[in-house]
Amino acid sequence: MPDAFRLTLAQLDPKVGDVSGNAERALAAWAQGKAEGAHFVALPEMFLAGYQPQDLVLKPAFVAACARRLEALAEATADGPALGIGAPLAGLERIENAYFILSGGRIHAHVSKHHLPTYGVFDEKRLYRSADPSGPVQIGPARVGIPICEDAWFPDVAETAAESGAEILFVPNGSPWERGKHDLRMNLMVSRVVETGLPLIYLNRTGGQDDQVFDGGSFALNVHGGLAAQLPMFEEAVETLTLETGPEGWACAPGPMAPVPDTAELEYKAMVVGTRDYARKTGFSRVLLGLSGGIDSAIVAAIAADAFGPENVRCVMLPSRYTSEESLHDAGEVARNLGAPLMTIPIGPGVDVIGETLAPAFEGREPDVTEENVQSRLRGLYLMAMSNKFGELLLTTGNKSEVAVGYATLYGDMNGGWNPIKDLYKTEVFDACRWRNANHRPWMKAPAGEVIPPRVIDKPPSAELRPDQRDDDSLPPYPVLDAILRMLIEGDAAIADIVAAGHDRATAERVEHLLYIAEYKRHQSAPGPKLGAKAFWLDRRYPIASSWRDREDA
Ligand SMILES: Nc1ncnc2c1ncn2[C@@H]1O[C@H](COP(=O)(O)OP(=O)(O)OC[C@H]2O[C@@H]([n+]3cccc(C(=O)O)c3)[C@H](O)[C@@H]2O)[C@@H](O)[C@H]1O
Ligand SMILES: Nc1ncnc2c1ncn2[C@@H]1O[C@H](COP(=O)(O)OP(=O)(O)OP(=O)(O)O)[C@@H](O)[C@H]1O
Ligand SMILES: NC(=O)CC[C@H](N)C(=O)O
Repeated sequence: MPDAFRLTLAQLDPKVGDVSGNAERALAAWAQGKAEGAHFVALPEMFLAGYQPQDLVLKPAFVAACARRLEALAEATADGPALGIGAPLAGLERIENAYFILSGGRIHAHVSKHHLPTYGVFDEKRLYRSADPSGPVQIGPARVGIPICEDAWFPDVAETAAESGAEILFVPNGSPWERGKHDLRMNLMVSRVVETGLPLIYLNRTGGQDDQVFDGGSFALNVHGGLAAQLPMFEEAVETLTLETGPEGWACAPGPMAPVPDTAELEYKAMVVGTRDYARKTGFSRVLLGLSGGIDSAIVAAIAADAFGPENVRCVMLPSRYTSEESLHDAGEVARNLGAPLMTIPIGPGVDVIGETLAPAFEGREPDVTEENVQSRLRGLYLMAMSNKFGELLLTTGNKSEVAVGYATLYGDMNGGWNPIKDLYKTEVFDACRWRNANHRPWMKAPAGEVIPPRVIDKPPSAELRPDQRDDDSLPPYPVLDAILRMLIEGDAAIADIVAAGHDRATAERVEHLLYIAEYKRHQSAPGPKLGAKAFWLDRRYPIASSWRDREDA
């Protein structure tokens, strides 16, 4: 009879700061693992604190609360499998990002992270001390090497564990999703397996935390890189895997094989999960938005209806004298298709009163963008009044192209607590609408079918703040704008590179200017889910007052 090592993977969603709640979730997973005969029940990186805790771990009271809970968890799990859980470890001078193995009523062992990610959304060198790579920990019948997340992105920590006798690699993670991330992780983990000749179990958390959306997607790899188990993407799961000894050491028996959807589906799900969890974790179960009949508010309404159920999404049409019949009709159709309630609040009377009130002050001045912005601001005011009165979270609807160039009114349509499409370029908004119209999944709470009418997708985008206004009066056509923005933002390209790619120099320089000048707006903008490698906020940190422009004479 070969030896067996039973490992329960708790792919769960912790809440940052909810130390007692996270401990309860860990205990419930441990009880399930115990009932399933596990030797080891494992939770992800920093699960007890919630990930990322950011500067919370610099508060001694928070770290002490984690330590107390850890002791209590050790006592509560004395009689059964070992429990693995990530938590901060108070050191002599600096804390460590640690992973604890609780067994027999005490802290049996811990390992601390060596490679501290300090790029993109991560800032771990600012928070933690880097520990030396550790040897394996004996857990039940197996010696387990434990590289923590970033530690498994380089060969050295896994190599140290293997050289000092590890038989299995177990990698607890707090790895946020972005496009292409699943393949990237899989390739890196296969490299660790090939280098060490050991099987590897990868465990990641799920759920949204501010701008970051964690996809879970945990998996098991056998030696030679064969996939033995795949847990679902963006869903919680608690699964017990069995490893058995054989001629090549431990091997994971075939486990669950959840499908890994394509990028279009993962992207839409990240927006739904990020929106749902941001609201839930900040105390909202209902949301509202201004529904204009345009494409941006339509996709936001669909995401919200899929996240909260259409009955919990208040859509508000706020027509002005420039609002077309078509927009009124299209807004109605979107709300009807989704099954969401729609109300109408005309802004005309308020705009007139504001105009009359400001008339003496503005005497001798021609109407300009000021009057356009008053309309957007009045909508923002009415929507925030609704949010206050009904306790509904206001969703703001600016796509990444608009957020990039500041094509939105401060304290107007920028009002709102969360922006589901903040990291989706306008050209990607079209794709997301078409994808949602053609696809439906059980996790979507709104109806299937063509919820966004083709006319909403096909008409030329307009802010309708003056007669016959079109976005491309003020901005380059979106395919051109997005191509230049992608080169500037995701590609960090020089103007010369953009020109070499075939774009007009003056247009490239103007877009670059708009991007830099809009930094002040982004600093006052709502958060939204990160979908790509360079989401605005933590991935890209630029000065507000800055004169840099990429010119030949700079
Ligand atoms: N560096 C800085 N730091 C802090 N504050 C700064 C600032 N520079 C200007 N400001 C302030 O910001 C003000 C200008 O910003 P803001 O009032 O927003 O106005 P502004 O950016 O001039 O105009 C808004 C633009 O967005 C367009 N828009 C509006 C609404 C919806 C849509 C859409 O299609 O979705 C498009 C609209 O057509 C117009 O082109 C200044 O008057 C000043 O008060
Ligand atoms: N008539 C309106 N009724 C309700 N909300 C509106 C109205 N006009 C604008 N808004 C709100 O302000 C946001 C900015 O809309 P605007 O029409 O100015 O530009 P947009 O970026 O093209 O958005 P959309 O594609 O949703 O129209 C809208 O997404 C919507 O939330
Ligand atoms: N928690 C971490 O160490 C995260 C960094 C890691 N490279 C990831 O994104 O997967």
